[in-house]
Amino acid sequence: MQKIALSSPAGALGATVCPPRAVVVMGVSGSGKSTVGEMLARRQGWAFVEGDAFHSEGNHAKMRAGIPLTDEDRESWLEALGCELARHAAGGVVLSCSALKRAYRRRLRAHVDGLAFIWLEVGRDAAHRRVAGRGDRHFFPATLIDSQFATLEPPHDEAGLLHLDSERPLEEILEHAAEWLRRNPHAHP
Ligand SMILES: Nc1ncnc2c1ncn2[C@@H]1O[C@H](COP(=O)(O)OP(=O)(O)OP(=O)(O)O)[C@@H](O)[C@H]1O
Ligand SMILES: O=C(O)[C@H](O)[C@@H](O)[C@H](O)[C@H](O)CO
Repeated sequence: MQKIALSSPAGALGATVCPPRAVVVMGVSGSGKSTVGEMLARRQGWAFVEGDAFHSEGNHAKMRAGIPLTDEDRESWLEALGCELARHAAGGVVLSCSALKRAYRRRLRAHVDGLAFIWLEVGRDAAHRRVAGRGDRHFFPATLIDSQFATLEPPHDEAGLLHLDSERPLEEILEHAAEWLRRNPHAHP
């Protein structure tokens, strides 16, 4: 596993802490990960990695059929995403990834020190409305929304986290995210 450090340890040799250059936009389906992630990457001039593009054909088929993924289904997917983060981190990268469980986030963090997470929290009704509104344009069915909420372990007390209300206007979300990345308020390991 390739692991790279993004930040200098605070205080070491009097070095200043660099802003994180790798961030995961996380949340349940319909929270706006892809939309916000892509726009944020463009704004930062960073690479954008669409997590859904790394699901196996088997995972896609399961979701399309309305069957929730298991921990096992997500294992190699998360590993591939961790490698993508590490590959792009030097130049800056935004990844859109549900990252629903604490263990999944730990797995991604293992690839990049100081990895930041932006959690887009969305209400169940809004998630349903948004996903149903995408219709056949997207493989993920609205019937899976409840399982996404059942699986989500909210990252409240985790390091390097920005928690945003996904039902605010996109421009406001982007503004907050960019400002947070600039200030780097969280403690790096
Ligand atoms: N802040 C927002 N305000 C209004 N609509 C939004 C907002 N964020 C996202 N949307 C809309 O919600 C829908 C779902 O967004 P998006 O596909 O980015 O979510 P997602 O979390 O990536 O979902 P999935 O994981 O299922 O791919 C899209 O139609 C998008 O335009
Ligand atoms: O962990 C998961 O269950 C999956 O990543 C889902 O979140 C979907 O891929 C996504 O929501 C559809 O775009």
